[in-house]
Amino acid sequence: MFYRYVGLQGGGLLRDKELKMQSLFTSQELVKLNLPGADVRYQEHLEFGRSAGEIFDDLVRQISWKHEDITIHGKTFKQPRLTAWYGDPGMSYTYSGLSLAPLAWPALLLELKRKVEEVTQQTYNSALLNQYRGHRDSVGFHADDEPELGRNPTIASLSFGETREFVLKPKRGRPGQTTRLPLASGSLLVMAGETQQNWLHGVEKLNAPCGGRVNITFRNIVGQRRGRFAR
Ligand SMILES: O=C(O)CCC(=O)C(=O)O
Ligand SMILES: [Fe+2]
Repeated sequence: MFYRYVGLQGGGLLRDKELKMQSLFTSQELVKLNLPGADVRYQEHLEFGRSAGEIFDDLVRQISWKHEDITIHGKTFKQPRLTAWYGDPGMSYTYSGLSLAPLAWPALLLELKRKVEEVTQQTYNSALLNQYRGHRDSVGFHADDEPELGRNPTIASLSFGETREFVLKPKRGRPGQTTRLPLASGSLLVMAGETQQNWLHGVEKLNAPCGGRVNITFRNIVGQRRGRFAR
């Protein structure tokens, strides 16, 4: 697989509002972002043989969406989004006091998984799906560093529907390094290497109304958990 490394002049890659000015991401191949201590790659368009809008509609209709409670520091909340967990048998996943047994893969997810496996040259045994119903839905800053993912996991993320900004923030470092990457409908983002050790990511609430978005993160469960993690 061929990867192109992109570094922008001035050392400022996709920092905050600058991002919208960049027209870097018209790419049909994975492009590596210039983030220290991270391996994050982005491809704006994957060819699925049908439109991303059609796939979005199918995902909203066909996935068994749940509005789960999570418990953080002893308090219980509804998650600000809908979720679903799919995977090979036995691939349970636990975070924020929520333990998820996987649903069996439907044809739609197998089709998307095959495509992502082809592009990233890796296989995945599970997927977490998030549906952001509108501008008030979000995911707080977190790292996907649950022990069942193992050290330095590769996580492949597909987005459909409304473009929302994926915000990357260094765990240690200056706020000026915060990077905003709008994830287009039909795009692929891959986080690998030490990304989860050194960076947090999230999708923030917005002030202005927007359409719905579905995100699918394909993952590999490799071990058993030993602790409790909040998100
Ligand atoms: O919606 C996204 O792009 C990110 C979702 C995410 O970070 C997660 O599910 O762990
Ligand atoms: Fe995540």
